[in-house]
Amino acid sequence: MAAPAAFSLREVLSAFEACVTEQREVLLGPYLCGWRGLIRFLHSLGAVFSFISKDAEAKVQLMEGLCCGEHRERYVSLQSMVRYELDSGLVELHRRSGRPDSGCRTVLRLHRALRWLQLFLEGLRTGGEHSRTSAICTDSYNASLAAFHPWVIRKAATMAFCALPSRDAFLRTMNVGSAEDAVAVLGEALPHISDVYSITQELFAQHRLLDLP
Ligand SMILES: CCCCCCCC/C=C\CCCCCCCC(=O)N[C@@H](COP(=O)(O)O)[C@H](O)/C=C/CCCCCCCCCCCCC
Repeated sequence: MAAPAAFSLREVLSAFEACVTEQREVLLGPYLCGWRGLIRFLHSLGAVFSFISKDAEAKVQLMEGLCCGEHRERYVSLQSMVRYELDSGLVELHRRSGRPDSGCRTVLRLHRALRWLQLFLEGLRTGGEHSRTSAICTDSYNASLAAFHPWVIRKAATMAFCALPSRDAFLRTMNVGSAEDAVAVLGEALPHISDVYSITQELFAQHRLLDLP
C-alpha cells in the first residue's frame, strides 16, 4: 500500500488560492482540497488531535458526498449551493430535525474554523522566534471558534494545544524549507485565505445563515 502523501503547505495554500473565481465565487472543489490537506497535517501531529480531525473529516466527507451526488451541478460553488439549498428548503434555519445536515450548515462549521486558521497562521507568521505555538493557537481559538463550542470541547481543545511543538519545529513540518521560508510562504498565502473567508462571510451574512443550528 502506498504511504500517505506528506503534508505540503504550498499545496494547501494553492488550493485556497484556486478557490476564488474572477466573479468572486468560491469553488467547492479546491476549498475541500485545501481542507483535506489541513486534515492530513493534523494527523501528522498525533493522536491527541484525532477528536478534532475526525470532526473536520466528517464535515469534509459530507460535502464531498454532495459534490459528487445526484445534484452535483448545484455544488460547484458556495454561491450555487446556497441558492439551491435555500430555494429547495434544505436548510434548517431554526432547529435540527434529524434530517441530513445541509451543505450550508456544514460549510458554516468549516468557515468558522477557517477564521481560526487565518488568525493562527497570522500569529505564527508575525510571532517571534521564541513564541509558543500553543499560546498562538489558544489565542486564535479563543478569538474565533471557542464562542461556538460547549465547555467540554473548549477544555479538550485547549488541553490538546499544549501538545503542539515549538514555533520553529512547527514551521519546519510544513515542508517548505526553513522556518523563515515557511514565514515567507505564509505571507504570500494568507491574503488568499482571508479572501475566501470574507467572501463566505458576506455570502452567509447576506442570506442570514451565520447562526445555523
Ligand atoms: C497551513 C498549515 C498549518 C496549520 C495546520 C492546521 C491544521 C488544522 C486542521 C484542521 C483544523 C480543525 C478544524 C476543526 C473543525 C471544527 C468544526 C467545529 O467547530 N465542529 C464542532 C461543531 O460541529 P457540530 O457539532 O455543530 O456539527 C464540533 O462540535 C467540534 C468537535 C471537535 C473539536 C474542534 C476543536 C477545534 C479546534 C481547532 C484548532 C485545531 C488545532 C490544530 C493544531 C494545529
